[in-house]
Amino acid sequence: MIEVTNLTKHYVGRTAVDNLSFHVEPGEVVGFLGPNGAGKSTTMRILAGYLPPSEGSAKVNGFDTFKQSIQARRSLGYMPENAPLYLDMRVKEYLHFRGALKGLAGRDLRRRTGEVMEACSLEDVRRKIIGNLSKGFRQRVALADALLGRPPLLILDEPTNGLDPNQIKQIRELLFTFKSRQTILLSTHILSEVEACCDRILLLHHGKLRANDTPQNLVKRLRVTSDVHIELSGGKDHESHLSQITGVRKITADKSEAPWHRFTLRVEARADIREALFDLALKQKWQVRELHRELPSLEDVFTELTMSDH
Ligand SMILES: Nc1ncnc2c1ncn2[C@@H]1O[C@H](COP(=O)(O)OP(=O)(O)OP(=O)(O)O)[C@@H](O)[C@H]1O
Repeated sequence: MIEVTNLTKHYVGRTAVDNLSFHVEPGEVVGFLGPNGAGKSTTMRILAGYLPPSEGSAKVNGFDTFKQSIQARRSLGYMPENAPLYLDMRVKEYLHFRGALKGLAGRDLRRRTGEVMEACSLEDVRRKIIGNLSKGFRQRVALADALLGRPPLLILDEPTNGLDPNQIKQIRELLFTFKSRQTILLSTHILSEVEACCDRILLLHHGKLRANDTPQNLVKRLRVTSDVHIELSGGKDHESHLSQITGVRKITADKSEAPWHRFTLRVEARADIREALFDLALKQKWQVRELHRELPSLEDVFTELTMSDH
């Protein structure tokens, strides 16, 4: 559905996308991640036909987004960052107007406008002026616009940007209803959104692809350490006993209420020391009221892959 090959985009004095190659298969929901300025919006704009590449190519549904721009654009619905809308138009009027621009007409245009308003829960506000809507509703109007032409591919650039937690949840639930029906490329800074919705992650840094895998595999492959928390009472010299366990790199004493002691043990990535900890507690006659391991999260993956400058 998307084929990006050696794509490069130079702006004056800056390379925003640097020799980028990736594929998105039909039906996949792919999260496009990266720190600010990584080149996500630039790549999405090239895919949506808004910008020409400097080098390389991008194809959507088999059509080159620059050389066969009209056919490529018919295959996708694009929701740009901070979705620009005509604020003095009413919701239904706007969608009608946009549908006509996308080549819909007559009964089909009316039916499709109704369908996208229903899909995006806009029926109650269909007569409202867009400029008077909350940001969450405006994002839904932009999403409805992207859906109008029944495109097989949706390209969504930070669809939940600037929304409050309830609105984010609503948009996420909406996207979830599109899953399995639609191919989606979604850029976002909200990692829980990616974990909830995406089959695969493309992680961009300085315009280059840093990772291309499922969220689960990325977390598994991560080289960072994990933390084990234990809260215990009784005995003494806890830290020196704990440091004897194989795989423990660092011990931190956390705040706790007497007579309890709380420690965080940083351990090597693949080591699971929980059984050894349990055995130690039995041997030392410690009472234990908490013991749990905290695995690396997608946030740790993001940090590890994007903190360096290379
Ligand atoms: N029209 C432009 N002219 C010059 N430089 C630009 C232009 N658009 C983007 N850039 C620069 O290109 C780089 C990539 O920007 P881009 O907007 O693609 O990143 P992004 O990953 O989408 O970031 P964000 O998460 O902040 O939206 C940035 O350094 C940005 O300043």
